[in-house]
Amino acid sequence: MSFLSLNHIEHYYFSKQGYTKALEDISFSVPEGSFISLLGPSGCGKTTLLSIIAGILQSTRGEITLQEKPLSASKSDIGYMLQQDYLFPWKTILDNVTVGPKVQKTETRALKEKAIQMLEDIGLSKVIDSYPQSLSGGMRQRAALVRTLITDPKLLLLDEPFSALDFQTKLKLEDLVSSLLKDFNKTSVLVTHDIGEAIAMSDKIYLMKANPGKIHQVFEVPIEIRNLSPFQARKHIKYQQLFDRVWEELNALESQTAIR
Ligand SMILES: Nc1ncnc2c1ncn2[C@@H]1O[C@H](COP(=O)(O)OP(=O)(O)OP(=O)(O)O)[C@@H](O)[C@H]1O
Repeated sequence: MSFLSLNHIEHYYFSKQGYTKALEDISFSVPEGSFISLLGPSGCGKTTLLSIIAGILQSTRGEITLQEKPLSASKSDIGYMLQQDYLFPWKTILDNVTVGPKVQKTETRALKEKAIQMLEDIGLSKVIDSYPQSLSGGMRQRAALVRTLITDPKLLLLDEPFSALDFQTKLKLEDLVSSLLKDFNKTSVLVTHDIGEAIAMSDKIYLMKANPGKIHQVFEVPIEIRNLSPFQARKHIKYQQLFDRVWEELNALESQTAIR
């Protein structure tokens, strides 16, 4: 059974000046518990596609199913991790991570205890009652991750969640996120500009091309890399080989985009 399924997704943006065909005939399936990345040159439609999967944008054509049901029936099963953490500055870290259940009036004592446990597990025990502005960028993103996972979403959408962090923090967070998602058997879709990150974290990479946005090539990440943490994966010879292949393809696509 396919967990997430995209069937012939097509999307147009209309304006007074005319229209842009942003996506053309995108179809793929994501098995439960797997991690895929969308990679591609600027303007190839990564954000548009992620917004459609998130249910924020309605595609012009095609359909998406989550566990065989139309996506519209499953919006609450989707969690997000974005480049900006969107933590509320006036709320403590604990209140920030439980804000979703609180708003939905589903917060229980057990859920609060789970939040505290998760914050402790992720190394934030000392800042549970602190406010976001006293935390580093990496700590804030860890809190944002707990906020995302606390509601136990079936599908996680990650939109460049590490791109605003310094390189060392980014590597540490990649490891942490990857191990947590594996532990919880989450299904995830990552949008990234970073080839290394895509290889180190994914089972499969969908390389997109622009004008109109479509899937250009699919790269399977070798099993030897998938069994390693992202940090360890980066040292593997197969990582370097795949990096070179993806780099060449992406470079070719970017020069095509630049010529237009
Ligand atoms: N609101 C909009 N109205 C009109 N055209 C849009 C809109 N949003 C995106 N587009 C166009 O749709 C195409 C895909 O854009 P999208 O932002 O999805 O690409 P992207 O791959 O996420 O780009 P980037 O990597 O630069 O963020 C581009 O040609 C873009 O100009």
